[in-house]
Amino acid sequence: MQIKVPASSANLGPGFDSIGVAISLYLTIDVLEETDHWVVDHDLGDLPRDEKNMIVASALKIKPDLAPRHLRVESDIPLAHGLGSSSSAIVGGIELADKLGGMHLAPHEKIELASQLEGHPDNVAPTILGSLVVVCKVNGHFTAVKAPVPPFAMIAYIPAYNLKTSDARAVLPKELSFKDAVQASAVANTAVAALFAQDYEKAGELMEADLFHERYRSKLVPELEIIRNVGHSHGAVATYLSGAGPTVMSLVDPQHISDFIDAVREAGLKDEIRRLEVAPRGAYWL
Ligand SMILES: Nc1ncnc2c1ncn2[C@@H]1O[C@H](COP(=O)(O)OP(=O)(O)OP(=O)(O)O)[C@@H](O)[C@H]1O
Ligand SMILES: N[C@@H](CCO)C(=O)O
Repeated sequence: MQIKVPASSANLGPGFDSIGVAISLYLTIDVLEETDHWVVDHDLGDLPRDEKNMIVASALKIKPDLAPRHLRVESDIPLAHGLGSSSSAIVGGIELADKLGGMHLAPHEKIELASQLEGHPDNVAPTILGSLVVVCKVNGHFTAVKAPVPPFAMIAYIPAYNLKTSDARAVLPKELSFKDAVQASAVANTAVAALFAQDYEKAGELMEADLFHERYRSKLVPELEIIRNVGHSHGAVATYLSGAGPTVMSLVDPQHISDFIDAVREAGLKDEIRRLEVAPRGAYWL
């Protein structure tokens, strides 16, 4: 048995903590034989290989009596790079608990549990549902709505340095004034309306007009402004900080991908560039 869990890219500009999109990088968990203690084989550096591994720890938080297994984990999601690796690990754990523990969780229950473990729902909701998702918590419950899939390539510029989510959240202000909060939400609301109307010219402009987080984080990720400027003249409809960064994501018209990537290189940016797509399907079993 195998679980495939997509990565995710959160925020899309002004959708801070409330919009995310599943993308075509995967965490793959092979569920092998029952054992007397949890064993996690992987090639992901220092991550734990026992029940402290985030996948297993997440499963045990929601199903403490789950029988131990041997797991083999592979992942092409870079850690601490704003591509939702922790959310994918948590969702993988929830899938384990759900299937092996016979829980029969509905998607909204998985979102609720995963959001509690992750702290915010914008990565876990698309990782569970697939595609582009807008999500919020009201009266203790999460409501998630899937948006149309934008018809663009997702081009990820992945800087070599790590940026922990906790460090990228530490630079955010503790409070926004009422006036600033109203303006920031107005931008976000109109961006969401444009995404649902599939008016990507307006959506792109508004995705680049975030007032919640990017202006505070851009000093941590100087590549954001450089790539955004390149995108304006080389076929990107929008460029934003993916999750907490440092990955910078651009939505690019498929016919302009090579031109866009060449221009990013000409701007002197030498780190990894991945051509990704929206993953239409959330976590699933094979
Ligand atoms: N496959 C995995 N197995 C176990 N733990 C993992 C796995 N993937 C990620 N993690 C844990 O998640 C941590 C990274 O979480 P962090 O929130 O800093 O970054 P991210 O989820 O990659 O980025 P973002 O939330 O900005 O999209 C890793 O240091 C590790 O502890
Ligand atoms: N919305 C979150 C995503 C990272 O987990 C942030 O930007 O901090």
